[in-house]
Amino acid sequence: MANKTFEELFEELRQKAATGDPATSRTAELVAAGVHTIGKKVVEEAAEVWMAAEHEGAERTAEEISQLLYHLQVMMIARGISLRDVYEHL
Ligand SMILES: N=c1c2ncn([C@@H]3O[C@H](COP(=O)(O)OP(=O)(O)OP(=O)(O)O)[C@@H](O)[C@H]3O)c2ncn1[C@@H]1O[C@H](COP(=O)(O)O)[C@@H](O)[C@H]1O
Repeated sequence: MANKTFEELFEELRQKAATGDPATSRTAELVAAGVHTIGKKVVEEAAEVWMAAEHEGAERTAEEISQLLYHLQVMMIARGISLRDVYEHL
């Protein structure tokens, strides 16, 4: 799996959402499906983070966290929310 920062992933996903093909890009597919579909994935991945943290090792938990962060970024893009919009609340 490629190593990238949170910011680099967001920029990649923003471009995928704008120009990607839903047939080959998961991001373009999710954004086309909409907030309801993305929201269900966010909840599913959050639950998987919880279960991994309680019952599995740190590596599995980190993997689930990466998937949750990915889906949160997809939700941000689908709603037109920037990284700065979120950082303002940190
Ligand atoms: N980081 C991710 C990433 N993390 C998670 N996922 C998606 O989330 C899924 C993991 O969730 P699940 O385990 O629930 O998988 P699933 O059961 O197949 O999901 P469903 O289709 O059933 O909803 C993976 O199969 C991927 O589809 C990701 N998809 C893409 N990326 C990165 O996003 C970038 C753009 O990807 P594309 O838009 O696909 O080109 C690339 O750098 C990718 O590495």
